[in-house]
Amino acid sequence: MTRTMRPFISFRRVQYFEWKLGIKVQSSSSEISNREMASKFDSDQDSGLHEACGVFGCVATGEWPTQLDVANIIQLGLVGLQHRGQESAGIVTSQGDSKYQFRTHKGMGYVGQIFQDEHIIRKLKGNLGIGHNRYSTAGNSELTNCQPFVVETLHGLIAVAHNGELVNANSLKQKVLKHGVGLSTGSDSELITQLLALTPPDGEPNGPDWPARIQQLMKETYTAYSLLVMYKDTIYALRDPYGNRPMCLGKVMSAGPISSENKHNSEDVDIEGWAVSSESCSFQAIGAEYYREVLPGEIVQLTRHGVKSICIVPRPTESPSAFCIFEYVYFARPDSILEGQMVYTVRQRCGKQLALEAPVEADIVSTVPESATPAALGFAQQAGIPYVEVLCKNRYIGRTFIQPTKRLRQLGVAKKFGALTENFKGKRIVIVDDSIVRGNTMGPIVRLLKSAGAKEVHIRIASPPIKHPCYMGINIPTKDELIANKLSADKLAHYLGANSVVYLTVDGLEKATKQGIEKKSEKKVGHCVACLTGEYPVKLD
Ligand SMILES: O=P(O)(O)OC[C@H]1O[C@H](OP(=O)(O)OP(=O)(O)O)[C@H](O)[C@@H]1O
Ligand SMILES: NC(=O)CC[C@H](N)C(=O)O
Ligand code: SF4
Ligand SMILES: [Mg+2]
Repeated sequence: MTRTMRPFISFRRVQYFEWKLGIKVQSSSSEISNREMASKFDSDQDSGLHEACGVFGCVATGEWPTQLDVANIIQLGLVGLQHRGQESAGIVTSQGDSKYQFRTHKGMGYVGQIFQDEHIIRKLKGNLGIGHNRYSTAGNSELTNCQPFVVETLHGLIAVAHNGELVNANSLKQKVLKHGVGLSTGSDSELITQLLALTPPDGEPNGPDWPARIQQLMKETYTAYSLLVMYKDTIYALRDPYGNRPMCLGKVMSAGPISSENKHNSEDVDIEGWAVSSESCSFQAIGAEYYREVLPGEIVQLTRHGVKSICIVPRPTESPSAFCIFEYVYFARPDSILEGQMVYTVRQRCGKQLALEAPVEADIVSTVPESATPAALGFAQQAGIPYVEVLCKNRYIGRTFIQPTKRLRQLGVAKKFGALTENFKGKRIVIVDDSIVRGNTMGPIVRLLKSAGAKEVHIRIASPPIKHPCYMGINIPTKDELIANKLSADKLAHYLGANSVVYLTVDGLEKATKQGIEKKSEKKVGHCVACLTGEYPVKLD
């Protein structure tokens, strides 16, 4: 995916915005201004939605010190999750011995850049650890807000890695401040860390009860978070009761020869460690096998003895779970398994459903590379129209901070794409994209295809119009910047110079998503579709 090619942008984006307006923004106003500034800048030249952070943890099993290269595994795991956040990354490891010291390295940029020196990984040597890739939603994109957060509690250090955004951050912030705890960043992840560090009102006569503290946190804030908490020799992995953000477990397998005899004796015999990740795609890169998903509201404990489910914290009412449907549409890597099904397959089904809902007479079906390709293939299969590539994507294009010249702006050139002219000249094209956000991508593409000889261009979007902001950890532009709030599908077709535009319906998307879910008959399995319908899974702060 070319999303992995994005440069880390937000901090520079803020600087750019300051420069553009000739102002200096105080970093103390960061929590609110970060999102606003980001969207202001984004509206100029950005496209798509922004990802949601990635967390990754690993514990070596058996006797410690381990031979397993835990720090390396976490680094590779984070590389596998790079598409979820490219602003900064960090790893915290521990030997898990009686000293319980943490080793930390964090930095701005891509995982590969931050951990490129071998001595950094050597310094991080440990038996367990957690890591994080960040795309900021609360708090500036700067080193102080990089995760994992580490704080000293009454009982020693804890490290926390967070994917999501707390819907009731303001009231939680008041609670922490009332306890006399000072916050040093605008990050809601620091807030979580400080809430966990608070000693419960009734005290803890037998030492810290971390599962109880986590359960308390989950009752105070229902969404949105998938969290890793490391304390001493243990990692706690949990998803919020609505299961808004993903998380799954993997077995780190032995690299040595696997004797079939051993395999029969015990299924755990070849396991060298346990891993936990935002997405299963990162398991393949570290020699781990997908084990299972962490359930909504579940707290899982990972130690050298294995994984153990501690409890499942229920949702407040009988409300269904609210896993982010856009993980299927765009965020997750297509080879990841979510709710028991491969993301690629769901995208294909969305394309098929779209072909049923919005058929059109055409000669070829094609994709806007890369995320839309499975949906385009699905559309082509269902419609019985050949799938042909019409665009070549420049995989090295990043966002430029230099405005194009007036001439180039007026031409509206499709900077990211080149036309595979011989594949489509004189033909009627159905061009499938997974989503339209600001509409910046599609306009230049239609112009490019038409000017290169396409007879007709019909746009089909494998998700419904995005009309509302997200408060659960995704940077969606303001309502004004979402093209679906400005133009109906027909007007959009006219504006883009296309022959037609049709979006997938919300029902169609939900149908395509639910079809492959294990236990799909269970009423409680639901999805967040708030950015499409405006109906949020919980009351917002
Ligand atoms: O309407 P817009 O605001 O222009 O955004 C929509 C586009 O952004 C995303 O693609 P992206 O450029 O992130 O690349 P990818 O498809 O290769 O992941 C998405 O897949 C759409 O193509
Ligand atoms: N995208 C995310 O999940 C961000 C996590 C957290 N809210 C932060 O800004 O650091
Ligand atoms: S509002 Fe949209 S992007 Fe945000 S969690 Fe819900 S489905 Fe996902
Ligand atoms: Mg795209």
